Amino acid sequence: MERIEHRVCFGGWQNVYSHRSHAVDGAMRLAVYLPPQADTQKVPVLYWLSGLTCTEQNFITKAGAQRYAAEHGMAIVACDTSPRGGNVADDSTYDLGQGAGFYVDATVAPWSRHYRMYDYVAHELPALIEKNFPVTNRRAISGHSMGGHGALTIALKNPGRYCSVSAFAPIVAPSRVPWGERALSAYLGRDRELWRAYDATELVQTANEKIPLLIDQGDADEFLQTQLRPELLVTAAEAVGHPVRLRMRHGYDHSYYFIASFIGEHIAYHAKELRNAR
Ligand SMILES: N[C@@H](CCC(=O)N[C@@H](CSC=O)C(=O)NCC(=O)O)C(=O)O
Repeated sequence: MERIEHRVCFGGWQNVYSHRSHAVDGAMRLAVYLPPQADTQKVPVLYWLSGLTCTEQNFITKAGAQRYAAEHGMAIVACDTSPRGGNVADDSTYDLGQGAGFYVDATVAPWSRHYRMYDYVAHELPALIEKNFPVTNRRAISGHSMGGHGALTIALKNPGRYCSVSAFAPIVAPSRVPWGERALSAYLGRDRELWRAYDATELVQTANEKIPLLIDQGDADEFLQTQLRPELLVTAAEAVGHPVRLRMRHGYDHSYYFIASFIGEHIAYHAKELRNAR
């Protein structure tokens, strides 16, 4: 891993690395915040997944999460949203290709060559982080929009791997909204049966671990009715007795101003769950 940024932040370190990923078969950038407590002990980790158009920079420069991570003694890992580079397939629109990996393992060419963000986040990243940093194997996962979809699906697909999961304005039913339909048909093909493996509203119906789902959603979010539709997940979860908490936040839109307003509450939630995990 090559360190390309190194800054003191709330008594800890905000670092950015470039590393070669086996999963995506190319270079990836990765932001790692280490709180001051990591100087003397191992700390748990929150994995953050960003949304469409983001890099590893959006969350670390806009959310203000480091202050709370330092308070609670938690590392935060924020990765990029897709493989990148001149040899990596792309599309001219913002919701497909580079910056829009959707946290799936693509099976259809040309995407299948590098777009393996599910494998990267669920497997490669925790192994890499736990080998190279002073962290425990207690993990939490969260994300925004496309990244909220990633956090929910990766937690639901990997029982026991995460102590807690939360999401800001997540895409909860990608099989039923335009952003998701476009990405899943490109990356996985037109057989909708195959999409179920990456759809939180489908996965929750058969999840054998009832990990509680915490969701914050702004009611002035411009994508609420068309792309996000959190009520679909709430209905599906309640039907099978899966714990879900949807908090509607009056007046908030889809931006990082919304995330910055509530990230402290999410980090406190994860810190408590990580502490209580056996
Ligand atoms: N219309 C925008 C769409 C991009 C956008 O809003 N991206 C969001 C995530 S949306 C779902 O995944 C985001 O986080 N943007 C980065 C930021 O710093 O705000 C466009 O055309 O770009």
